Amino acid sequence: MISCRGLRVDRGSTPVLAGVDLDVDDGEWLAIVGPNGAGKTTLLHALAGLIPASGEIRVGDHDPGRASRRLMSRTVALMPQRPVVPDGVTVRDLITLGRTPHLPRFGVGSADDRTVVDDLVDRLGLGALVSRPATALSGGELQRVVLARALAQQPRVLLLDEPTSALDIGHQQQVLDLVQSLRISDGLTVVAAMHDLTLAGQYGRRIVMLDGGAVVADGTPEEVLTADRIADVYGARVEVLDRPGGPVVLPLAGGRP
Ligand SMILES: Nc1ncnc2c1ncn2[C@@H]1O[C@H](COP(=O)(O)OP(=O)(O)OP(=O)(O)O)[C@@H](O)[C@H]1O
Repeated sequence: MISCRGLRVDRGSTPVLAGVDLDVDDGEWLAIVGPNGAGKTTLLHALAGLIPASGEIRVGDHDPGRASRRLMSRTVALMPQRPVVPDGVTVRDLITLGRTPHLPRFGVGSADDRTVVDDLVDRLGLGALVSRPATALSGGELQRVVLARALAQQPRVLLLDEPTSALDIGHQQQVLDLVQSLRISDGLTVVAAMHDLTLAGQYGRRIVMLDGGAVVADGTPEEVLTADRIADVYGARVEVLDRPGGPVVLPLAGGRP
């Protein structure tokens, strides 16, 4: 579903992604991890065709740098790390914006479009919020609304940029379980940048670790999430516990004086 060879993104004279090779199968959940500034958001934006990138990039049947915005929006949906919310729109309006790539040009939404939105409102427990101004939501409420907007696009590929950073532990599981169920039922391909390494390994059965714009590890959670690698790449002290659902990464506090 996704194939990149030598994907490179420069910001000024600095390479932010320096030749990334990546393949993601149809229906796979790939977790992207790596320290701040490693290039995770840049990679997702390049896959969505939002920024210029060089190298060979295919997403679905398209080159994100050349395909039309409308075509890319029917193939790929991005849940951004920092959503921009226009003034004066309700939660329902914001989610409905996700239907735009499916509407006829200059057309209005059909009953089917409303059904898609209603279903997502229901599945994400957003019923009490639909009439609220989207600018008046808490960070976690907005994160769920923005996921609903991305899912309303009914994409083949869902790119998630820190999808649970503002969510409490219950909503983290609700949101990730919903995405998992859509992956299994509809064959959705998921690429999720995540800082929580335990969640990354529980949902992504494959993890790519970036550092300094390059892939430094690619494999199963058990292969990638070792205490030594996390110490090397993140400079973090952790203990990794082997558990049936995937490795659990526990941060260890430094010694007390
Ligand atoms: N528009 C820009 N101009 C210059 N540098 C940029 C720009 N956007 C990103 N960068 C730099 O590119 C590098 C990678 O940024 P990116 O946002 O992809 O990292 P990330 O892995 O998603 O980080 P984080 O975990 O902090 O969200 C960073 O050093 C960042 O400062």
